[in-house]
Amino acid sequence: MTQTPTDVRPVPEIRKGLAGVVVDTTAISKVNPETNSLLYRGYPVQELAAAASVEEVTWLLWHGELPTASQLAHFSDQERAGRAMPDAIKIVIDELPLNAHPMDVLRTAVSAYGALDPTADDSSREANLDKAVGLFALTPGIVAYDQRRRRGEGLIAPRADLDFAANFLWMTFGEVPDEVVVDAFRVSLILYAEHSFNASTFTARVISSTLSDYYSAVTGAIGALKGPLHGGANEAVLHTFDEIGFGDDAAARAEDWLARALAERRKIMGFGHRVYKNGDSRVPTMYAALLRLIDYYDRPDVLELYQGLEQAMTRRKDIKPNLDYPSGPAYHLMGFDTLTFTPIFVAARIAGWTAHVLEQLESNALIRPLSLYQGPDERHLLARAS
Ligand SMILES: CC(=O)SCCNC(=O)CCNC(=O)[C@H](O)C(C)(C)COP(=O)(O)OP(=O)(O)OC[C@H]1O[C@@H](n2cnc3c(N)ncnc32)[C@H](O)[C@@H]1OP(=O)(O)O
Ligand SMILES: O=C([O-])CC(=O)C(=O)O
Repeated sequence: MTQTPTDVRPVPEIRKGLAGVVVDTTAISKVNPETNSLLYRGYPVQELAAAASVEEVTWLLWHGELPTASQLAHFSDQERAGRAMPDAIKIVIDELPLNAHPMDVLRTAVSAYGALDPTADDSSREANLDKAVGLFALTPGIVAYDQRRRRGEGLIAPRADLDFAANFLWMTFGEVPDEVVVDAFRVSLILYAEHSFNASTFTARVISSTLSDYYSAVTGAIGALKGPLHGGANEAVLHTFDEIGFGDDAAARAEDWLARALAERRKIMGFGHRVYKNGDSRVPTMYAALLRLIDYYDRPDVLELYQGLEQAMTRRKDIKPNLDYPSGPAYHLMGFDTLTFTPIFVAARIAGWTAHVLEQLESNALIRPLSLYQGPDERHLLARAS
């Protein structure tokens, strides 16, 4: 057989999963695995988690600077005005079965909300920011209502006297918990808000790169976040804890459970990370918040299980926890259903997704990589006939 010029071309290097591939620049966040640090627009995330509100961090991610007092007041007014659930969205949610996964409900509600927006296809920066404020304001209500309806409870109206984090809890539980709980929740939302070119953010950027609309980008990102290798891991951590079981001797049972799970070649949810190989920069801050919750709810058994599995994982695989590991039990202690954990992640990550959609559109290039064909050689239908 004669060799065509293509046969002698060097085989291109393939990086499965785009691991280690730098595809673009960003000014939104810097994930630094060498120093185990994470900066949002230059600010260490730990400093923001200690002193900023979710609204301030969201503004920072979208605009590049922290808001002035009047910018924050204006943004908060807009956000508080957009919290109530439109009737049309409630009707869509009510049509969905109670056993639909909350991520599917949220994805459907966001898509429906986009279809109801007559300006959906206006992708100017101003229009996209307006849409982002609307979705950021509405999402907690969708997440809260979906959990409530599964519990046989009704929709709760938002409270304009509460900030984003406290109102989220109010709309979910019909009461505002003590400050220690609200604060742990606020910390988790800030830590979840942004993480550079992770799979869901990259999905949003791919969709935006075709000049599709903002809601399509967020709807696609929700789909990407659902998977247990990404955001779905916070839910999966609680499934693991339930399999092991809370209560006495949790550490010993965690050790046995891990030995079996690894023998079955299972991935242990809440451990490992594509970028951080020596620990997730956000875990110490979320772990500290979890410790405060464990103390507040008087649940030392949760700590024993948490530490038992982490220590066993260190001994056997030397793989460190990611943010989903402390967040899962934190949301469990707060009283959220396990299935609600990943939708909470969505409510926080809308901040980051939006910032990336805006950045992508500022200097857009269609995202379209190549592949190396390995299917059959060229063949022809005529060969079948003869
Ligand atoms: C907020 C977030 O989205 S953070 C991520 C949340 N996801 C999870 O917690 C799911 C569990 N973790 C994982 O599946 C992985 O660590 C990922 C997907 C996060 C990262 O994966 P990658 O960067 O592709 O790492 P990769 O899969 O190559 O792992 C390297 C080795 O460590 C092992 N490993 C990595 N994470 C885990 C884990 N959680 N449990 C068991 N083994 C693991 C892999 O099996 C692989 O071993 P091998 O070389 O013997 O095959
Ligand atoms: O960065 C990633 O690959 C996953 C992610 O979104 C995060 O850790 O917050």
